[in-house]
Amino acid sequence: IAVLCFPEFRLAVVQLHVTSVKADNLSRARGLVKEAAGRGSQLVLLPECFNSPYGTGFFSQYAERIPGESTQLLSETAKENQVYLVGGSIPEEDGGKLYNSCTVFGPDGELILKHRKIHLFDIDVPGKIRFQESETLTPGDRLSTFQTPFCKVGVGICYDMRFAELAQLYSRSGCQLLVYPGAFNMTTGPAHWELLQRARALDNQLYVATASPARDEASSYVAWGHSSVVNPWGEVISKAGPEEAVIYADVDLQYLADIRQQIPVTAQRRDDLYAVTSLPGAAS
Ligand SMILES: O=C(O)CCC(=O)C(=O)O
Repeated sequence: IAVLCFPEFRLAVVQLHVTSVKADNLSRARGLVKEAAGRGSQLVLLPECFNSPYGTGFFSQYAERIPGESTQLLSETAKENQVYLVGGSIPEEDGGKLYNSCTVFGPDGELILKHRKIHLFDIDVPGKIRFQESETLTPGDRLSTFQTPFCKVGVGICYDMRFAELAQLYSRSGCQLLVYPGAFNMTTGPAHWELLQRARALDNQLYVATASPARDEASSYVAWGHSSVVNPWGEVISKAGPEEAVIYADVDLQYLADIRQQIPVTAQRRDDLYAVTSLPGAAS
């Protein structure tokens, strides 16, 4: 029996310019995914809150059930272009509660995963930024991974990236790529956005990809932009500026295996001294 092996595949990140017009966000997302697929991408990533402006005042107005208008479009777009589509996130309404939810569709258009952001973005940096997602959102309670013919992928949304344990659990479950749709801001963006991605990639010796909305100085929440892909050596191999763009990276799983062999921290971990474990009910 021939064993199919895909040591390399192309990833695209769509840094969409998100506006207050949902239909416009959806149609431009569709067009940019098509562009990415046309350039050979097999997995495409959209930003956090790609169908709605980001802000607690917008979530209920733009929220949808899943399935709904936006996820129907994602399903069709994945199928039309024969790609794995990580649909950024949308405000989801379910049972009277709101979630920040990422859906993933396969090349056949089937929904293969829904990740509800598990760490809500509640911070207060005096004089800079106060944001309380928990004023309107409910956190998810499950870890989220999915399989592709290329590799296993772990999913987090934005603030989820600050939690090293989540990335470590994904890595230990066999993920070789972590994707984080995110919308950092003009305070934490320059300080932490790239550092966190490189940290998660280096800690776990895997690829990390992030997708931000493009920066819009006129919006109430100004996203940092700079969607990126980082390799298992901790290097940024692809990075957008602040404006709308599609960026590309070739994920090389042989390179990942080489790094893990050269610096074998995984095998050197002292499991007899410490452990990071998920608890019953948390697994995807
Ligand atoms: O962690 C941060 O600094 C930003 C997080 C964020 O914007 C989010 O979770 O949506």
